[in-house]
Amino acid sequence: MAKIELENIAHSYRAKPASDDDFALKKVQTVWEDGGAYALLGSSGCGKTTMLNIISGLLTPSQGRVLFDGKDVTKLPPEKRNIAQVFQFPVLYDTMTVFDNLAFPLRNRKVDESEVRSRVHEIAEILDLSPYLNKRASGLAADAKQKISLGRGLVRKDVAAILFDEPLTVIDPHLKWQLRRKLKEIHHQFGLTLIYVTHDQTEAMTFADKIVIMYDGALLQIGSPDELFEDPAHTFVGYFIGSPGMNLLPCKVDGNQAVLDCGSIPLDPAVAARAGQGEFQIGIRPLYLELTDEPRDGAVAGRIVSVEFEGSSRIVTVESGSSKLKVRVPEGRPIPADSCWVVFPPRRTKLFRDQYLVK
Ligand SMILES: Nc1ncnc2c1ncn2[C@@H]1O[C@H](COP(=O)(O)OP(=O)(O)OP(=O)(O)O)[C@@H](O)[C@H]1O
Repeated sequence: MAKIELENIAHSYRAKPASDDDFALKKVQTVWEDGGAYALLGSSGCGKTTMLNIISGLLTPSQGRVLFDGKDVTKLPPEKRNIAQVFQFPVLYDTMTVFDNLAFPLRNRKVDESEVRSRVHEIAEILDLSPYLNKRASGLAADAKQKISLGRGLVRKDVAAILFDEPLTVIDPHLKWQLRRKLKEIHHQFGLTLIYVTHDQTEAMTFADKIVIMYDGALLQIGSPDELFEDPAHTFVGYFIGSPGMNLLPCKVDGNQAVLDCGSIPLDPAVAARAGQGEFQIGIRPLYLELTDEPRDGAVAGRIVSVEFEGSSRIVTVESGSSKLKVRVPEGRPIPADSCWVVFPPRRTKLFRDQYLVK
């Protein structure tokens, strides 16, 4: 297993990049701890696959160094890096049996045949592939094929990390959770460094200890699901994580108050003191807003425009000034009929300056 460091990595697919916009990946500096389970999350085109391919060696970065346990591997090809990669579509030898597919990476490295046999049986058992070992890979369903791809990575004892690029895309929804659970089990059992690319936040949250949020070629934040929910470092993280995402409203800061176009609300004084200069927004999770039918100090007036049921709570949309606020109201709490007041608890109200959280 390995600790993986990206040292000032940047990548452009253009031969002569002229500006920052020409870079698919912009100055990334990060460490992936040995044995960590990471999800790389971000919308389409933000650079996730580029980053993964730089780690695996499929791509040489335009700038910077890749270090595995302190050793510079930037120029090494994938086969010299002891990395296993599982792609969106299973990469298998269709005409070979499942056994031979699993054995391939070991035989390729001239591992003794008795060791090959014992290792293949061990991995097949873990992945529930034992009944299929003598079958041809071509006849199997997509989830079994994807397990074989994974198994080909796991059979090698020297594998440093396993990289997954949206591996569940071709899997039926009802089988996805089984495979995800299997991945978690394997992570615990083997203590492998796992990096998993997805644009699905539920998948990221159930799989990873740490989620890495990418946006427009930059790495915005690394944190546990809880940290990303409670303290998003950037408005994109606030909006992208959570369903519905964080409410974000432009404001000015005046003393300890955020001045919105629908009224003023109190800020945490310690945060207000660090506001500085720039364009401000406040952000608050739908879960933390409160609705009342009576005016209150520090609350803003609004009008309820819709109520949607979501599990045991309701998502209420409130129009206030030029903004539409989403409020999550737990079961049993009353919802005002039409006009209402929206309360912003200061402890839960985040202030962003030029899109970044004021801490
Ligand atoms: N081989 C390539 N040549 C030129 N540009 C590329 C190439 N591969 C990716 N790009 C561009 O680099 C940027 C990042 O792409 P990348 O595939 O890394 O993003 P992604 O986050 O993995 O996207 P997706 O979720 O859609 O797979 C995009 O603008 C993409 O168009």
